[in-house]
Amino acid sequence: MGFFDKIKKLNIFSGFSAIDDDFYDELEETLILSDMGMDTTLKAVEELKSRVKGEKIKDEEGVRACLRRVLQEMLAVGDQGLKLDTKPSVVLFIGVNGVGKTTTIGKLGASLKGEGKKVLLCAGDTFRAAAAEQLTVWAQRSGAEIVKQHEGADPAAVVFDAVSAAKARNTDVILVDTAGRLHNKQNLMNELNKISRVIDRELPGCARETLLVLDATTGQNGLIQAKQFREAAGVTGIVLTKLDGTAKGGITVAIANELQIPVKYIGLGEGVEDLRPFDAEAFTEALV
Ligand SMILES: Nc1nc2c(ncn2[C@@H]2O[C@H](COP(=O)(O)OP(=O)(O)OP(=O)(O)O)[C@@H](O)[C@H]2O)c(=O)[nH]1
Repeated sequence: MGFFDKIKKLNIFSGFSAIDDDFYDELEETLILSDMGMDTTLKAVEELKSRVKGEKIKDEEGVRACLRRVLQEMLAVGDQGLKLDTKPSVVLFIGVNGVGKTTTIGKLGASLKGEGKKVLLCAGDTFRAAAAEQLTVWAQRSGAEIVKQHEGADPAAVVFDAVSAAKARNTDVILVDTAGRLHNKQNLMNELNKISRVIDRELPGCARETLLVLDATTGQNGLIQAKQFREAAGVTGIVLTKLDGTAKGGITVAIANELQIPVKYIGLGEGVEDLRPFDAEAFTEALV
């Protein structure tokens, strides 16, 4: 069953009989169960109540449409597309172990290749030898090029190599895998700052995104992680992976509302086709 079918099964309006306190209580409970989190749920339900009253909405369809609008507005916190308008442009990926960074880079690389772009993968996660190997497999699969060094190399040095290669080869987009770990916030900041300095120096004014990859199945823990990352790195967008493994799509709204960072992509499986640009309208249609 696909993610959208799963969240439809949440059946948010199953207990609907009238617009009364019981209805709002049940709605609150369902939204919290969908991983929307307490703060975001209360905010959404308060807003819904006030609009239902103000707009004199009386029927179920009207309430549904109103809730969809409320959630869509909460999801609209910035540019949902990727800014890749310089040649080359750079996308950095950060996130804790196992959330799906490498897989996401592979999928996005393949999709950009499909748009006719020249893509270079940069194996900046030098902490784990297997990370570069895994990225090499994705490069072969997607037809992207790859720049890597030995295990333990300085990630900023790998980025320098990747930028030089991109300039020489007329590359459109560099996708940088990073170790991006949070063992220690200072280490992460130092690593990312060093990478940023290389990019600033070698590619002044280039379009740059920093995407934080989060595993949707970790729910509210993912949100806590995200807050720490947001403090350590200038995150421009979220990729929410493994949504195929959960019906708890409410986490998407919690992330947008609490972090004020747009969800740009969602991961719906392990295959190369399973990365989708996040579509707030389709999402709220399915949820409500
Ligand atoms: N079901 C599902 N699995 C996914 C998705 N994205 C990634 N995975 C799987 O999650 C696992 C971890 O993915 P990786 O890409 O290796 O994660 P990573 O963040 O690069 O991990 P490290 O290299 O250890 O930092 C792999 O088995 C992936 O196939 C997704 O959207 N859905």
